[in-house]
Amino acid sequence: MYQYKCMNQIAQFGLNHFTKDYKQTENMEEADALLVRSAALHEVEFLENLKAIARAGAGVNNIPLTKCAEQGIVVFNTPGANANGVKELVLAGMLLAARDIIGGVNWVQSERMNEDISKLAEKQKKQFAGHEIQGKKLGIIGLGAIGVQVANAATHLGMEVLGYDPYISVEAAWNLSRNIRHITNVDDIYKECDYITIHVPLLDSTKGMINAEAIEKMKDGVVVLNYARDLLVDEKAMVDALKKGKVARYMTDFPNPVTAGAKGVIVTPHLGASTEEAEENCARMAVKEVRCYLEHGNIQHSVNYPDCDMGIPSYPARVAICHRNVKNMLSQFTTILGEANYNIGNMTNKSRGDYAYSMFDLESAASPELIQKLEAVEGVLKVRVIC
Ligand SMILES: NC(=O)c1ccc[n+]([C@@H]2O[C@H](COP(=O)([O-])OP(=O)(O)OC[C@H]3O[C@@H](n4cnc5c(N)ncnc54)[C@H](O)[C@@H]3O)[C@@H](O)[C@H]2O)c1
Ligand SMILES: O=C(O)CC[C@@H](O)C(=O)O
Repeated sequence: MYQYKCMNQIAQFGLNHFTKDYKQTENMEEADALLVRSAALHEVEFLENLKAIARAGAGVNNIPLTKCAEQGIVVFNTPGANANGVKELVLAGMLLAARDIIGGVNWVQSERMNEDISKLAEKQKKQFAGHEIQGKKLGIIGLGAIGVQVANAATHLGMEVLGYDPYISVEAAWNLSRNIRHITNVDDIYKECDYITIHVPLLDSTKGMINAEAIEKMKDGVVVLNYARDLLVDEKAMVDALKKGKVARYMTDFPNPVTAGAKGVIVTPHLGASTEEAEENCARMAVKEVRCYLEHGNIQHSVNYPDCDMGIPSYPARVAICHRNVKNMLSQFTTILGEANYNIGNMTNKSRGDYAYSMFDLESAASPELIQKLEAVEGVLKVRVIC
């Protein structure tokens, strides 16, 4: 029996993909896996039994990835599973910025008791008028799962789209419409675009990337959209730029004391992934990843360990080892196995940055003594007997 703990509400549709061999627990000590959305896990103490954390979503800045790797806890996310939900909100954001739709709706609400509201509306509506997005230039920073979908959809709305992503994946490049102009210097986006939207992960290298200097390079009256993470933007500089009229609107999905109520800012309460479809997609993918790892030792869509797949176990035993990516680990493991008289039927070793993962299919059951010897190797972080 495996046990999992939900650190946020996770769509039941996804949880239904756990079999009867799984039980939900509230007790951290019992949990083999955690399922999480945006809950911050940086201060959470992870206990010995914990093997996996699945983020039902894309951003993993709420999870201490290195601390998890050091404890042999594999962290997963669900790439692309909520991208369409975010894309639709970004499109809504551009349309809400193009005309003062929210101002107009609020005006109607405030005049709702006025008998002459229809006549008055015809006089007043000019204050809420705006422009069309067709024919405008949209700059997209980050062409991953979301950026690509926004780019392709915007071309269908008649926008001219410029895309910047120095690390674009082959898959994303394949999915990108040929109508997108490929930009290699982000300054060209700042200089040319009427709308700029950012879709990069929050990392040390991206934190504050939209700062006063970047804003200064932008066109007067630009609309900036941030449905990625608030810390990507220096929001004090953004509010200053709104006050000066340099930026026409800042559309963001992240309310905080700087953005909430600031003039020219339209804030949604982190709604990007809050659609039934996105929540279900993310939950289902997260459950699948956890099951695959707990039941077979296979890793798919990890963000702190390498992906690794040896299929469904077909030997009497499978042993999986999370370890540091340092010299000589594999030879130490095979020596221990050989000296203990184990024949290896199949094996794999993959690395990612400072961490690595090895799996061995053995022709006889793994004894507790064998596991102790493997655990004692310097650099080993966790050893699991899968079967
Ligand atoms: N508002 C929401 O509810 C919501 C929902 C999903 C994702 N997000 C946020 O959006 C981010 C992007 O999501 P995604 O699914 O598209 O992720 P993704 O990993 O598919 O794409 C991110 C892209 O950013 C690119 N990138 C990284 N650094 C860059 C840089 N300095 N300049 C330009 N490009 C850079 C990467 O190469 C990658 O292609 C997530 O990390 C998350 O923070 C928010
Ligand atoms: O779970 C959510 O509601 C938000 C998810 C989103 O921020 C993400 O990074 O995928």
